[in-house]
Parts: sequence; C-alpha cells; structure tokens
Amino acid sequence: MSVPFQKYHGTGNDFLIIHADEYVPDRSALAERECDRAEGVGADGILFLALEEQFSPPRVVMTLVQPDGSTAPMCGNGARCAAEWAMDRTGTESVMIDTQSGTLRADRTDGDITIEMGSPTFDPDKIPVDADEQVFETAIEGLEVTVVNTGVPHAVAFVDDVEDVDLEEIAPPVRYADDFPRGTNVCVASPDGSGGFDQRTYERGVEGETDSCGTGAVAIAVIARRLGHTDADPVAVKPPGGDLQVSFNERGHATLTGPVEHEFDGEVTVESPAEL
Ligand SMILES: N[C@@H](CCC[C@H](N)C(=O)O)C(=O)O
Repeated sequence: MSVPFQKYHGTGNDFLIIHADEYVPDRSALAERECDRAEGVGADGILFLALEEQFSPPRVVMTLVQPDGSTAPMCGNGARCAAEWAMDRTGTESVMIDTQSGTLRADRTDGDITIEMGSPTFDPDKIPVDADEQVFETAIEGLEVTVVNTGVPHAVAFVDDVEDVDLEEIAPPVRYADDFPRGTNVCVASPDGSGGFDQRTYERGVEGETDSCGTGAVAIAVIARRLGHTDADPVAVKPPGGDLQVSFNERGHATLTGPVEHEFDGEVTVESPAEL
C-alpha cells in the first residue's frame, strides 16, 4: 500500500511531509529508504505532522525522522516547512508548532516564514557536552569550536572562508567526539563583510552536508554576537541553499526567517497490515 506525501524545502533543506494520521508502521525504515537520494525520493528527512485545526492559531505536532532513522528534537527549516504546510491547509498566516524542544509560533510575512527558536543555551548539561563550563573557542578534534544548543547541539567554528573548508574531512571527528554524548551538528561560518555570515553545516542524522540548517544559522548568529563578531540585528546567514535572517527579541529569544517552497507531491510505499 502507499501513503501520500508533499515535498517542501526551506532554503534547500528538503523534507517529505506525511500526515501523522497515515498508516506508517515503521517510520525509521521509511525515512532510511525514501531519504536516500539514489534509491528513494531523496530528502534530508521526513516530517510527520499532526494538524489540530480546532485551535486558534492552528497547532501542528511535528516529528522529524532523519535519513539514518533517528528522530531529532528540533529542526528550524523543518519547522518553517511544517508551518507553510499547515498554513496552506488552514488558510491562516500563523500556526503553533509543537516540537520535542518546545512549542514555537510561526508567522507568514511577505511570503517568508518566521519561526520562534526559543532561547539558545550554552549550559554544558543542556547541550549536552561533557565539560565543566561553557565551551567557547575550544579545540575539539583539532577544530576550534564554540558549542551551543539551539534546539539541537551545534559546534561552530569561524573560519576565513567556508569555501576553503573540506567539511566532509573535518566535521565527522567533531560530530562523533566523545565530548558529545548524543553527537553534534558541526557548522563553519565566515564573515560576509557586512555583518552577516556564510554558513556550511554537517548534520547529525543526515551524516553529511546539507544545503541549509536553520538551528545552525541561529547557532552561528548567537555565537557571533557573543564573541563580538557582529552586532547586526537581524544577522544575515547564508547557507548554500538561500538566505536566512536571525533576529533576537528583548528576552534573548531568537527568530529565524526565510523562504519555503512546495516542490511536488507523490506517494511512497509502506507495508500493508497483512504483510506485518
Ligand atoms: N536541518 C535542521 C536540523 C535537523 C536536526 C539535526 N540534524 C540534528 O540531528 O540535530 C535545521 O534546519 O535546524
């Protein structure tokens, strides 16, 4: 049997979206198969979304299953795609997204989706990173990184030019370092000359570089401000797949803004109950 999906991307970070009501007995197996860009549809993850239209604004319960079958507690671009998907179905311009790392409000303004990203934390226990104090500009596996949790963990290194970095070479040792009991995403960032940053990210769960990472963009912006690399607000962050803006409100909460595209729809095969 098959279930319908919709394919969305946020600045190149792409997802199959499947309604949580659909019968999918093994979500991890489906993600491992269909996220594969050679053998499946190809994506950075599957978003399983439950839509609760009785609330105002409507609510969406979001679960991201990644290409390696793991689930991630938060995904900035995934949440922006989930918001657009829900807005398309409900005719609203605002929704609430329930994630494992908190409930976030999303709004559509001038065609872009802005999502609240909560309060980034440098607390080692909450990242988690095996350290007695906050990790700023510290060598881990030969890379000087600052470590933050923006819904998921990120180790961020500032470099002269992200294009000169061999990310597939330098990121995996940090991603799997013993310092990170649950692993980490790894970002490199370089100044763009006008207060913003170019971004590249190696993602946990994808186990490779993605065209964009929203929690990574927020990590770069919040660390850049803390280290005095910029005082811009919003901070422009440019991953390979498009342009993102990170802002901060008076409570230190970050917001992430950028475009979302609905690419196409299709169907994927799942086991029927009789086959189980
Ligand atoms: N691409 C996402 C982050 C998804 C989660 C990450 N791979 C992890 O396992 O921590 C984003 O846009 O934030």
